[in-house]
Amino acid sequence: MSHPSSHPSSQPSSATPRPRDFSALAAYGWDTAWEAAYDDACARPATAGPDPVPGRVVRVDRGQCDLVTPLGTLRADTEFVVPRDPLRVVCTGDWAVVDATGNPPYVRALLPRRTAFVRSTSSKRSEGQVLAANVEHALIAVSLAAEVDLGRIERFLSLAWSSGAQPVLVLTKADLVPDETTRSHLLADAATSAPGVPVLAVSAETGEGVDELAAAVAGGTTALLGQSGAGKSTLANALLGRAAQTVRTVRDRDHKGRHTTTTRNLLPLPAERGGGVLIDTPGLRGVGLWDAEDGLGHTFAEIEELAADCRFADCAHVAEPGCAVLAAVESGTLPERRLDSYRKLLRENARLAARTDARLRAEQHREAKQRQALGRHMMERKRGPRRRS
Ligand SMILES: Nc1nc2c(ncn2[C@@H]2O[C@H](COP(=O)(O)OP(=O)(O)OP(=O)(O)O)[C@@H](O)[C@H]2O)c(=O)[nH]1
Ligand SMILES: [Zn+2]
Repeated sequence: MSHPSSHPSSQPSSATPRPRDFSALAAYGWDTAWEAAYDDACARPATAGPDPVPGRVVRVDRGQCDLVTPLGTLRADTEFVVPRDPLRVVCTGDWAVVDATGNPPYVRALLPRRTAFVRSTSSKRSEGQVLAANVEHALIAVSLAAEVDLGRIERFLSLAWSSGAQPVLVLTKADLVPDETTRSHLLADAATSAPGVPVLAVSAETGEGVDELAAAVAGGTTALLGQSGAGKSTLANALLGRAAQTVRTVRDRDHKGRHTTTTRNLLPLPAERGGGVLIDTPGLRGVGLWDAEDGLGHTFAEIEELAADCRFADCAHVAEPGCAVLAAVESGTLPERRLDSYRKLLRENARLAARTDARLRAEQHREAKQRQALGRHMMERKRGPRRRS
């Protein structure tokens, strides 16, 4: 009676500890801080259990996700961690504690996020949807093939800043602007609209600027943002050094490249260029309106700085006396376009917030009416039906 494997109680989980080797995760952004967070999570009673492994989410499906783990890629159930709060739903880029012994394996807990791209209908008061987590660099691709829309750049920048990631502005298809003077003007305009942001001109066609871009995003996790046709897939290929994202050019009416997205949304970058991870999810690509209010302060850093010198603390920089912002426009140090764009994005955000508020008020009103109706009903039951007279 000494066959150990035939008796469950003779096989405590601690007798077969999994060798602790997480080196396979280094290419996916694992570091000592994640390791500490992982150990913390494993020690918590709510998430404690036998044989956990850390993993990074490379793709999500309904109720399931694919993770890279020291044991290879696993498909795991996410039901266990799916809470009511949509902001806590598992998303690409998340680090997780995985129970690999389960059949199927399942995600036991998510490690606290460092950054998150959240799509919300408005401010934090309403529900949002997380599109990507733990992104260090937000690569904003803007095509030089068309007229550069600085307002759009500022919008993308605000979204990027509000996620907590550092934006990197990439002017793509630089080969289409061979004229040096034109190009340096475009670069200067973009730089004026992007304080605190590296601005690079890149051509995937000639390879110009690709090494600089690789250096700018090395080591961290990078997400790709930008309009359709901006050259994101092509940039991804250039960074990956292989055709991981298949770009197919098809003839269609507007001659736009059509992409077929690979199943994995999170890919390690070549180690010889400094490594890093690339996140390219369809949801992030087609950014709509998000709550970018937190990001506006960064995007228009020089305006917020000037505003500190306005006479009135609540100065709207419209016609107030002693307005430092208007004075800067007057003297030519602040382009008027910047102030207009700032106002426009502020208004847009305020409208979104108001719409959310209206919806919340309507919900509260409905709930109050339901409570009233219930109260009346209970009262009538106590008193008996009201007599008609
Ligand atoms: N001349 C030139 N063309 C480029 C360059 N990079 C991309 N293109 C072309 O631009 C078109 C769009 O590129 P994509 O990489 O598919 O753009 P995308 O941003 O991924 O587009 P979506 O998948 O729709 O979001 C394709 O026809 C590319 O061949 C470049 O550096 N130079
Ligand atoms: Zn002012």
